[in-house]
Amino acid sequence: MSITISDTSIDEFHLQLGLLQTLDVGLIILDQTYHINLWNTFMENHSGLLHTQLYKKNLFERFPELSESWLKHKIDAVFLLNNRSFITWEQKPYFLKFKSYRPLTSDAPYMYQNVTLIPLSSPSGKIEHVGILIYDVTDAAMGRQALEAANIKLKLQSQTDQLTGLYNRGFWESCLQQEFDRFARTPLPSSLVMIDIDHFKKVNDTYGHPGGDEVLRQLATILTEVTRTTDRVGRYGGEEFGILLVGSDAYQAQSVITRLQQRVDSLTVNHYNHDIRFTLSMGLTEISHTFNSHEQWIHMADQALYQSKQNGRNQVTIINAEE
Ligand SMILES: Nc1nc2c(ncn2[C@@H]2O[C@H](COP(=O)(O)OP(=O)(O)OP(=O)(O)O)[C@@H](O)[C@H]2O)c(=O)[nH]1
Repeated sequence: MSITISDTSIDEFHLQLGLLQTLDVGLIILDQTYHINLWNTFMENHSGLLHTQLYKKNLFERFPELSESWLKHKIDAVFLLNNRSFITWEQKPYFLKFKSYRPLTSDAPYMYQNVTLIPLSSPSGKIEHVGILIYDVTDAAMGRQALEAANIKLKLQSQTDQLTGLYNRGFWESCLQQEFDRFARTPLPSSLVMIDIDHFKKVNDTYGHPGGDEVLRQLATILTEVTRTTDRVGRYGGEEFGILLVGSDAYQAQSVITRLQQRVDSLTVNHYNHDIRFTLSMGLTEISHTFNSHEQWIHMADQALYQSKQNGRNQVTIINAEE
C-alpha cells in the first residue's frame, strides 16, 4: 500500500500504518479533491472493497449514495477552518451502509456510526488532507432506542386503563383540566358526558367477573368508535366512563349520545354462550365560565347522571350551569 501524505521516516511510517490498520475504527483519508488516499482494514472488512481498488478514486464517484453537497460542505469547512467536525448517528444513522455484525444487537438493521472529520496537516503545516474516522456505535444506538421505546411504553401504560385500553382516571382528568384552562382563553364550547352501566352488579353476579369485564371492554370499543380522535374517553371508575367532547356544545353532544345509545341497544355481548345485554345512564354538561375548576364541571355532569339513575335509568339528563 503506498501512501504519500508526508515525508515521515520509513520506520515511523510503518509503525503508524500498522496502528491504522489494526484500529477497530474506520479511517478514510481524503485529499482536497476528495480522492481516497487511505482506506484502512476496518473499511475493507466492512465494505468488501480493498484499499487498492479505491486508492486515488474520487469518494463521491465510488459512493454515489453519499449526500455529496452536504458532505462536501462539511469537508471543505474542515480544510478551511482547520477544525474537527462531528456527525452523530442521531443526525445520520450511518456514513456508509454496512451490515451490523454485533452479536448482542443482531437485530440491528445496519451498523450505526458516529463520524469525526479531522484536519491533517503536512510537515509544512498546510492542511492538505482530511481524515474521516468512522466509529461503530451500534450497541449504544440500539441501547438508546430500546430505552426510548421502553420510556414511551411506560408513559402510555401510566396513562392507560389496563382492562379497556382507555385513558385511566388520572390522565383523563388531566385532559379535562387542560380543556378547562383552554376554555378560559378561547371560548370554544366543550361538553362532558358521564356514563354509567345500569345494574352492572347484576351482570357480574349473573355471568361472573370475566363476563362483566367483557362488557366493559366492548363498551370501551364503542365509546372510541362513536367519538372523534380529538375527543377524550376515559374510564372514571369501575363501570363509570367519561367522554370529553372537544369543540361540541350540549346540542352537538346529543348526536354523539344518540349514536352511542343506538350502538349499545343493538349490542349483545356473547360470553361463553351467554348473551349479555345492558343499558346506560348518562349525564351531560356543557363547559361554563361559572365553574371555578374542572372538578365542578365533573360534579355537575355526575349530578345529571345521578338524576338519570333516579328517574329509572337507560336515559340521558342534561344539566347546564346558569350563566
Ligand atoms: N367485572 C368488573 N366489575 C367491576 C369492575 N369494577 C367495578 N366493578 C363492579 O361494578 C359493580 C358496580 O355496582 P353498583 O355500584 O352497585 O352499580 P350498578 O349495579 O351498576 O347499579 P346502578 O349503577 O345503580 O345501575 C360492582 O359489582 C363492582 O364490583 C371491573 O373492573 N370489572
